[in-house]
Amino acid sequence: MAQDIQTFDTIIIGAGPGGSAAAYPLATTQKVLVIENDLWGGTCPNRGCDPKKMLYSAVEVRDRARNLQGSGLNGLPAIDWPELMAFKRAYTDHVPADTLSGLKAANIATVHGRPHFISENQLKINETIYQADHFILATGQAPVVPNIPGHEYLQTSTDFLNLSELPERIAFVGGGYVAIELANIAASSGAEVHLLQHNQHILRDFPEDYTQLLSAAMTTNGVTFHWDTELDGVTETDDGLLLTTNQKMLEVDAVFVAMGRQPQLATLNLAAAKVSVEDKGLVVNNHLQTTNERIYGVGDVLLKKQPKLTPVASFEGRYVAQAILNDKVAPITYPTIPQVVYASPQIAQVGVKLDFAKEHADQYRIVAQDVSKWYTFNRIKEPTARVTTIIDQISNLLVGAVVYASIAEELINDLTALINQHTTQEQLSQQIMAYPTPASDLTYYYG
Ligand SMILES: Cc1cc2nc3c(=O)[nH]c(=O)nc-3n(C[C@H](O)[C@H](O)[C@H](O)COP(=O)(O)OP(=O)(O)OC[C@H]3O[C@@H](n4cnc5c(N)ncnc54)[C@H](O)[C@@H]3O)c2cc1C
Ligand SMILES: NC(=O)c1ccc[n+]([C@@H]2O[C@H](COP(=O)([O-])OP(=O)(O)OC[C@H]3O[C@@H](n4cnc5c(N)ncnc54)[C@H](O)[C@@H]3O)[C@@H](O)[C@H]2O)c1
Repeated sequence: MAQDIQTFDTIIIGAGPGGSAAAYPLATTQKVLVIENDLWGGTCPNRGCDPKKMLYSAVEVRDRARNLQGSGLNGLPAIDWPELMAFKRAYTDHVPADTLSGLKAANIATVHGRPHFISENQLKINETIYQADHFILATGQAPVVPNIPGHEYLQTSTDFLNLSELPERIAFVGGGYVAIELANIAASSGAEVHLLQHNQHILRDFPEDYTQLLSAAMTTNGVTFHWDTELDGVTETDDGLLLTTNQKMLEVDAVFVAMGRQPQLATLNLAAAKVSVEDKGLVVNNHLQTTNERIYGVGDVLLKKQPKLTPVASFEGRYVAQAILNDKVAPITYPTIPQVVYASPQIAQVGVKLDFAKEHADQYRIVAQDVSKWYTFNRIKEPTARVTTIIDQISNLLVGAVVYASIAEELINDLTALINQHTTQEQLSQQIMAYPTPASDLTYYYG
């Protein structure tokens, strides 16, 4: 029987934000195939950013109401978990089918399956061989699950975002974005929440002054932090799950690990395609080419210093599409990338890091402001709001910021635009912003 061989210009593996962002511009002139082995749309819309923020919608409204108790509001709304989950599912249930029909409508071929390379320009799924001039690896990451006794009881963020009922007692292991955001949602929704962190720092990318403010606020909101605590094992009891740690024992009803994520590359047989891989991800050059120059990588699967976020994956996907269509494209340069932790309140940062600015005081002016009493924050009775901006000493331009406030997500985007557009305080003062809004405060962040 003749071998089934299908030929494309570009084959993309992974239909998340990175792979999809590359597929659409390529398909305007090329024959493109996207291969996905799980849910079309990838992590962000199915089991990441979007479902997380659907659940957070109720949390932020409740936070606002809590802050206004005694200032015109009486009584705190209670979160109804099954209803909130139904609201989330009404969004996520459509994502795979909508993603697939979007790809098909753009004339992009699609295959559901798990490919492995058999040569530098061919891969195989079942009995079919797919070959192309270029490939894009956009396979993202999956949660790390430690191989400890009782690992079968460990759940991940994907399970949490699908819980039909909220367990009464929950433990999260880890102190990164995922553990903090999900612990905050669970506590606001009425669960008894424990967070086990193996050292004494949460959110290691963010300045410690700010993360300590957040852990104090979360403690007030009912989260118990267990510092310097390592999970050694889990056993089932009559009442729940018993967690054995290097500190004390703890009984809960569910335990979710959020100890970081690892690249999904193991099944691709990349050696056959002469692509080098490290444990922490795919090695690429400044054109996002792997060690096989016709095979590119984008998104979370990369070994890179940029944060692993949806808009970064999409930016890289669009860049690689241009690189494939025009081999003279310049090396990738990233704009300033904002990071937001959606907790109660939010922490956000962008640009030059605060610790770096402190170490280079001759280069940067640091404007640290407690803005709790400013009109914008007082109006919503924000208990603590802080904004630190970092100004270049010579140009007087804004180059970095950290925000601790319930509206940090909006403010950080405004500050990011000022940084990227090199806007001076004088230029900003020539603009008229709607008042009173967070944007009408912007000139005051130049100090
Ligand atoms: C709980 C959670 C919350 C998050 N919240 C935010 C947020 O608020 N904001 C933000 O910017 N980012 C957030 N992120 C990160 C964001 O989801 C990722 O940065 C983004 O999805 C990366 O896109 P990607 O295309 O690189 O990878 P992914 O979205 O992971 O897509 C990769 C795709 O490849 C597929 N795949 C993997 N291996 C194979 C294979 N061998 N064959 C075929 N297909 C394969 C996968 O099934 C998946 O569909 C969050 C992540 C998590 C887990
Ligand atoms: N709001 C957002 O933008 C958002 C939200 C969620 C996730 N994300 C993305 O997803 C990525 C993954 O998030 P994450 O929270 O899983 O990872 P993370 O890298 O942010 O945090 C991992 C945490 O686990 C801890 N840890 C590591 N090894 C451990 C061990 N052996 N025992 C106990 N704890 C250990 C670390 O100290 C850290 O606190 C993030 O880095 C980010 O790129 C972004």
